[in-house]
Amino acid sequence: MSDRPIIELRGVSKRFGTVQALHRIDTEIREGEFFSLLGPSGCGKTTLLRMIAGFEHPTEGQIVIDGKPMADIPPNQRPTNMVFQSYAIFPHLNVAENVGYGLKRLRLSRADHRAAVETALAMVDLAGYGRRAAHELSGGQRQRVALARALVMRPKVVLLDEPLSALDRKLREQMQVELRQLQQSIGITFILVTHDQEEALMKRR
Ligand SMILES: Nc1ncnc2c1ncn2[C@@H]1O[C@H](COP(=O)(O)OP(=O)(O)OP(=O)(O)O)[C@@H](O)[C@H]1O
Repeated sequence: MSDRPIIELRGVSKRFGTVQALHRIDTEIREGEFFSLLGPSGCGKTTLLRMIAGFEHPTEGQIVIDGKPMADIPPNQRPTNMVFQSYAIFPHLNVAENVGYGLKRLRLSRADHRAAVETALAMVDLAGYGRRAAHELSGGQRQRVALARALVMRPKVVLLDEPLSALDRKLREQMQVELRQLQQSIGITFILVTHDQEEALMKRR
């Protein structure tokens, strides 16, 4: 982990009508950090994550990503990528098609596209699974496909909104460790939203 901030929140507030979802948040998230947003339901975790993703805009304050104000970064150049709460993988596509889905808009050559998908699958320990149908995967494998789909875009920051909530307890505990190990080996900043204290505090192994 470096000392360089990759995300800076400067006095960030968000109001939805009369609801003050967030009030003057100031924090820095460093490059390579595993940053957990922990808190009870309704405290504004998802709202903050969605603002870092650029899906929502602060009512007040500023978000700086990799030294640039968010407002100055065109949406298709944001160095963030989100892994959604549900698996959000397409059951009618195979693993490689799922992982390569977002890449299509970059119009890479066939060889580059294939190589990028293979690299992302290898990062999540699913090398060789490209031709598997998505519905043939276990819960943990689906979760890793969802992560590979974010990683294939080579983001500087991966945003995870309760990524493990759909898994049963045993698998969730196993994936908590796996996620941490993956983040360590890949070295990209992860920002994770959770209401589970254990998940937020998961130890390095
Ligand atoms: N689009 C919206 N319009 C109006 N109010 C909203 C909107 N999105 C969120 N809120 C309100 O903002 C507050 C924070 O919501 P948010 O979803 O960020 O909480 P959370 O901490 O992620 O909760 P949970 O753990 O239940 O997902 C809540 O009071 C919520 O009702």
